[in-house]
Amino acid sequence: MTTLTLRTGETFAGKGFGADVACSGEVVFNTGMTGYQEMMTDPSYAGQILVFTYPMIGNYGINRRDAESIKPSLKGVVVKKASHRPHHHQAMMNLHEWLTLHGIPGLMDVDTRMLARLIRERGTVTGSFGEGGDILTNQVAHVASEKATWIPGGEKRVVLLDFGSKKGIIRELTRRGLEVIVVPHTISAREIDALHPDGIVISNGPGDPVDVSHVLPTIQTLCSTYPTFGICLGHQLIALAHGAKTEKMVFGHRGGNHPVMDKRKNVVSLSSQNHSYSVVRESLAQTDFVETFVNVNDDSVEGIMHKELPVMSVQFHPEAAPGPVDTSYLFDEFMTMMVNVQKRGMTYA
Ligand SMILES: NC(=O)CC[C@H](N)C(=O)O
Repeated sequence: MTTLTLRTGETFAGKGFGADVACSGEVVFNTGMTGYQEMMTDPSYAGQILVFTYPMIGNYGINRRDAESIKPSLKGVVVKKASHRPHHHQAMMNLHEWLTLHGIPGLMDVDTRMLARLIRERGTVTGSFGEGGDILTNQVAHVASEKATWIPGGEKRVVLLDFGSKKGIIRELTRRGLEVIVVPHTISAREIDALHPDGIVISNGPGDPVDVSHVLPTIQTLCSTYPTFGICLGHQLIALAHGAKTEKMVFGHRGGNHPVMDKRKNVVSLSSQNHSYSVVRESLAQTDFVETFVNVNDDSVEGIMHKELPVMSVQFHPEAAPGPVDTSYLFDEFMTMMVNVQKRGMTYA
């Protein structure tokens, strides 16, 4: 018997599986029905304990293709039922084996929907299971790359400022024939200039965006020089770099069916999401940004765009992985931004 204990005192007894180690972290829940491998390898979960509300996890196993990063950076997983006998032709191992391999503990036989309801009512809390385990701080430093990586491609070159990027973002860029240079988030704007990019993408990443405030001057310079597209943490950082504010949400958005309205088109799309923070609408008033997307469920800000410069960002995940691909058109918009700037001969900056 292993027990998940929340900082607020509630306990959830279950059975340990995966690695036999203790863990502590922020307890968050994802409501997606599929895509557990992508979720567990999304670097934005670094330091968190992930609760799956879908009742059976592991039924199609772990495969070679679905990882969003090389190794998981979350602290632990909590499931209702873990499938130990996956059934899929691509399955290489089961959930228990994979968690054990990566030193991550799991807890099963927990009423994860009850746990999710509690988190929804009380707000996100930290928790732990097993004896000991530290809460991770400075999460970006644990998952962001320290060296640049060059992914050769076509004519246009994108520099991806990496705070713990998902593979899906790189895939969507290379799929459009772009050359991608992934750079550490600590790089200077001058060093990026030396790479002669056609556009900049600012990645997703874990933790509070305010924790990486040291990059804001670089982001501001990049936005005033190149077509720029920010995703999730990247969106929050673009907002902060221009004087807007972010705040922690009560329990965040994690799942594959979050409806977002594109206010420019009056069209609602379903989106993949994984975040705890959001941009404060009122704080946008003093910036040169307008709101482009809004969450249909809770009215939170889901996207912004600069009034003049080719700079846009979204809180959700247009690269999906896991989740619906309905908003992948945003990568095409980013391509158009880069083409238009070249046509105009980089008249701004
Ligand atoms: N997926 C992300 O990039 C998450 C952004 C940020 N860490 C948040 O939780 O809000």
